[in-house]
Amino acid sequence: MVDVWQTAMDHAVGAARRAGQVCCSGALIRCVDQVVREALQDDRKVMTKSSSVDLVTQTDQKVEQLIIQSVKEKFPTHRFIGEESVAAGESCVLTDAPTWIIDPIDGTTNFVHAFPFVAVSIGFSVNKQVEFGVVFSCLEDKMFTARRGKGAFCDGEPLQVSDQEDIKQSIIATEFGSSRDPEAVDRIFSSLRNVLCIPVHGVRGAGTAAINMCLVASGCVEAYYEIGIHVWDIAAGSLIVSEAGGVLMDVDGKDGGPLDLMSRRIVAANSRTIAERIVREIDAFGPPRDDEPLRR
Ligand SMILES: O=P([O-])([O-])O[C@@H]1[C@@H](O)[C@H](O)[C@@H](O)[C@H](O)[C@@H]1O
Ligand SMILES: [Mg+2]
Ligand SMILES: [Mg+2]
Repeated sequence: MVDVWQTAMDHAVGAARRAGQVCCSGALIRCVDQVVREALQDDRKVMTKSSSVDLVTQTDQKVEQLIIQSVKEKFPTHRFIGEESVAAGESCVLTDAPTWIIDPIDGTTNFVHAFPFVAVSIGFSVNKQVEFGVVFSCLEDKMFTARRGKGAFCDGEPLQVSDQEDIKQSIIATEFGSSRDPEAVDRIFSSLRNVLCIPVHGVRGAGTAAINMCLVASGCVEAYYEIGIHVWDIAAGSLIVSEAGGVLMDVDGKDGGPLDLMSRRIVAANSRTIAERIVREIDAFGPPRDDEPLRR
């Protein structure tokens, strides 16, 4: 029997690699070549979305269209939730239909500043359940993949989360996000202070949710949490973490509650013990959901 989702996943890996090449050539040029940098003036034009620090470039838009077009040719009935299509007014509702959830450049701020962590993230859901996830960390040239029930891999090598159960011996990844609303910033800092003072060995952030989650899956950090992310930031990474043996949760109550891809909140950890401890330390505010019609 033809394994239809495997065919889709193979297509996603190819599309992510091609998309990554577009992103990387742009990012590397930004690092190394002043002359080409000036010639690419238009391509470097940085625009903003929900706030003055929520950045988007023509490369984000171009890469998303490239992925969507290539998928449409092969899977004409499938649906899409793409970061830049949603920014342009498309709906952001997860249905039971096969749906490609795309973040064309996760880490646009890094991309704009040539901070060397940028990923293409493609998740694929059916019946609202992620079937496969592909994260291409293009400047590191690492392809992270996971298929539900079949494990997580980096360049074909199996991934396993860290076995550290003591949060005091752990590194936790998080981000500050793109809201500069003073009240939201205070809440983010108060959570960060609580986590830091547990105390943990350290707090890190790669500047991309997808790569932070791949770091959890690879056992380099014990957990990643963030409030304010979107479904396209976490769809692929969430499966990569769970297939590497990790746990995912929301930030409600004492046990976090099940991960809700649309809630804009996530804790992804190597173990339930560490995830629940983070949930207890952080301030669980709720930004407008991704599927909230009046979000924008
Ligand atoms: O906008 P973008 O670069 O695709 O994605 C961004 C991230 O992954 C970043 O780590 C996170 O803090 C932001 O909230 C944002 O979602
Ligand atoms: Mg993103
Ligand atoms: Mg993005």
